[in-house]
Amino acid sequence: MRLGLKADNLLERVADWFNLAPQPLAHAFFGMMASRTLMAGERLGVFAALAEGSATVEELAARLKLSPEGTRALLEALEACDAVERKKGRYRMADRARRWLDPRSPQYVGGFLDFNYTQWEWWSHMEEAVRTGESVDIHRFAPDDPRWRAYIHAMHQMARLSAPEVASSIPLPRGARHVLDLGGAHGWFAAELCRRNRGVKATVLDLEGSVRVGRELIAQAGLSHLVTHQEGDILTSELGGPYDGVLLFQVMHHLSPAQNVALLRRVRTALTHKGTLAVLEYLREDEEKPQGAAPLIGLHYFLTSKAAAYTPAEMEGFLDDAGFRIESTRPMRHVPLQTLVIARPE
Ligand SMILES: C[S@@+](CC[C@H](N)C(=O)[O-])C[C@H]1O[C@@H](n2cnc3c(N)ncnc32)[C@H](O)[C@@H]1O
Repeated sequence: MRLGLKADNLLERVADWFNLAPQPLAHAFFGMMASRTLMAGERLGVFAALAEGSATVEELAARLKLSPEGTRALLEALEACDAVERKKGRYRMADRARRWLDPRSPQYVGGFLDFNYTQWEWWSHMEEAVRTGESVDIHRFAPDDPRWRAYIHAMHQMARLSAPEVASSIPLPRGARHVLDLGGAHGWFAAELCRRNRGVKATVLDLEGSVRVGRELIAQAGLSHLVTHQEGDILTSELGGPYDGVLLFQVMHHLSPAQNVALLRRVRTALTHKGTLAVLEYLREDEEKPQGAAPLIGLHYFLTSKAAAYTPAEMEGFLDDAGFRIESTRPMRHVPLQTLVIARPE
């Protein structure tokens, strides 16, 4: 997937062709404005209000206790971002945006937009991180830091989108009973796997700040009989076992290559000999030919964990060093750039 400006007409296409428009400025300026406009739409309650019905600028401003001038400017900007539409002076949520921005939708991702305020602050440390090589280290926050809640709710909303596709692509061995979800946070993937495989229960092992929120989400969904949360550092805690399956979803990009191999070796000894290891990761393209937006995600991982988005070859190397054989590698449709790797002990 690529970032960029979309030309509206022939003149703009020609300008783009001949490199007449300053693309770096467009990325920096419009990228920032689109991001913050959508965040404001979420945080100020515009999406939640419009999900219930259309409104004029004045009605919406009065309802949300906002200034009419600011509300008008924000709504026009949200229209430019394809989030809202205007008809005869009334604003409504755009049809295509409704499934993502209506809080009642099962695909609602407004929590992720809100989490962007936290990520915005992290990104303000980018230059310092690149200069010093030190990351923000988001997993070292105290367990009661409110950023954990924003983070894990956002991950949960993303997981809801892809969990059915991911869980249906994981082949557990016959008679499987117990799965370990390392860094499983909200436990949503593990819960979906248990729901699809009768008799299977899961343990999520994660840091305390994450577990506090994850345990709450699983209890609210009435799934505590399937998924149990346990506090611990996956790099140092006893993993227990033997397990029929281990999930390692969006965790390897927070770890260095050496940490990944060491963890995978311990996972191998915690799995039964026919056990399934499932890894879900943003895998970037070959390092020599970086394409699309994946390197931006790599930079995000460097900023937040001093780690990286790994290539398929690097992933294969980690698994091979730890004694795993890759059985399948499959891109997931519901979240761009995510790949599910299924591996078994050699
Ligand atoms: C990006 S989230 C992924 C959550 C979930 N697996 C998913 O795919 O939606 C990374 C998770 O790994 C956890 N994590 C990172 N480092 C960890 C460590 N050393 N020990 C335990 N959990 C860790 C974080 O707390 C967080 O819950």
